[in-house]
Amino acid sequence: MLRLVSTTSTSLPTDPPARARRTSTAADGPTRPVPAIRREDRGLPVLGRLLEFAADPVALMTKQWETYGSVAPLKGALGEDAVMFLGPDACEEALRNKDKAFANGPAWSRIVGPFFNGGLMLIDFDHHHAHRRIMQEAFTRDRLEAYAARMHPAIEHGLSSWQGGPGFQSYWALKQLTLDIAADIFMGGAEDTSRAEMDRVNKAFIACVQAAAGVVRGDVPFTRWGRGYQGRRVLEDFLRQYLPARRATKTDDIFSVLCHIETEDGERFTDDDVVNHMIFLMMAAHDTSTITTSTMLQFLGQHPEWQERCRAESLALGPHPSLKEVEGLVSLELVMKESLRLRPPVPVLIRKAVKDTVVQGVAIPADSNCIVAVHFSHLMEEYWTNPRVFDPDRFSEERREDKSHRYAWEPFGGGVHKCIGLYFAGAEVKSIMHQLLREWTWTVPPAYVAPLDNHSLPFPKDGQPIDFVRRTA
Ligand code: HEM
Repeated sequence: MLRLVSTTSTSLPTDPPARARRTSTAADGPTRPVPAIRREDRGLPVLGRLLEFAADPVALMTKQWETYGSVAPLKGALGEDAVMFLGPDACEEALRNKDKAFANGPAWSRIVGPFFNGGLMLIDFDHHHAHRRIMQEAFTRDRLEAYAARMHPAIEHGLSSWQGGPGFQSYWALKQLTLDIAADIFMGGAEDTSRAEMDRVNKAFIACVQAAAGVVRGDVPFTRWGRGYQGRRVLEDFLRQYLPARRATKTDDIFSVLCHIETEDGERFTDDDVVNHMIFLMMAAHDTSTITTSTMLQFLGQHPEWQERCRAESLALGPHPSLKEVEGLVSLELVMKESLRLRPPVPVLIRKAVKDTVVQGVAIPADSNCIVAVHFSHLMEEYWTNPRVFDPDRFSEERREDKSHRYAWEPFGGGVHKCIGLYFAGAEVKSIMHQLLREWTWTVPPAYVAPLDNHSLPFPKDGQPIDFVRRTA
């Protein structure tokens, strides 16, 4: 399993292998082929190195770097070959995608299935550019302020049912909380919907997310994919039912906003676009924010001095701070950045090469499956001091270790597909933490290492039990 707190796991090399230091590109000299895969790195028949990745992605990335350097061959499931990009230079080249050689759609749709079709992350080039321009309008400063103001009552309502106690299953509680917040901020509360209907929608949404890990990949009843297809139908019907009302009136939930936004040139989303973007946005926002908040909860439980420092800042504000005030919670900001460094919710990004290209002087042929190993950059000793240690101050103005390389810290990706919701995520995660710090106190044993399930986005399989007590004064 991924050992984030322990310093005993495989150490990272301080010097990249000679191969990785070459940086020639197509423009400045000859290229070399992707290194041949060694016999011992072929992994299991059929599964390749899939199980190794699921057990400990960072250990696998480290081995790849030590053996092959910044562009490493990898045997995936069903005997498929892939190329892994390691280190911020290679990640930067792939994500900046100067010659438009890497596409998202053909890569991500193979992983997440057809359940998020039409989502911003799954479309490419001109199509993506046109939709991103419209979507940008949903994430302006004014809009964010409105979402942020709406979040506090939603969070308060969600937290009102928390019982706490020893061994409190914090991850599952947070997952429910972020779903409830999404029902309000994304859907606008779906006013005519009963709790039972909302639960059905939530289940449909979870079925789509979980379908990614399905083995049988078709609309087959009683399989993950079968449930995913069914879930997508439920979500589409639900959203289409509310579309006329959202088109008719302007409110400050994302659903209504997507119905009304337009660019200066008058470009707008069609009904199909709104449905596709809504389903994808909820997916993009949900697990990522849940994982980030639960990681922060774990680290603050293990580092009481940081918990107190963050609490003091939150107590100095009222229960419903403005977006500007939330952004001014400096210690929480440092803790969030450090949590995203140590456990990025999206540890790898994937791409398909749609034409021949070059990364770090290595020729990448068209059709290659590519893996951008973001998490590895976060743990390299070349860029971070004691990278395995929780040390939020590394992001402070005096140290700014994240500035050691433009792509040393990339939990939100980079290039044209960089997360459009990063400020929204900051507001949501910090607003949840703000209320938790004001109302609760908690501890996590210093030796606790989250047993992560890495089959889709990494989450603690044990529900992350923590001792959670309501504050008295
Ligand atoms: C801590 C929370 C979050 C993390 C770590 C995160 C991470 C990421 C990453 C790594 C990507 C790039 C994917 C790629 O390049 O293939 C991405 C894209 C995206 N994210 Fe986030 N995300 C978070 C929260 C959110 C939220 C709250 C929203 C919406 C409200 C959101 C909406 C999106 C969208 C729409 C894209 C696709 C952008 C595009 O392709 O142009 N994300 N996110």
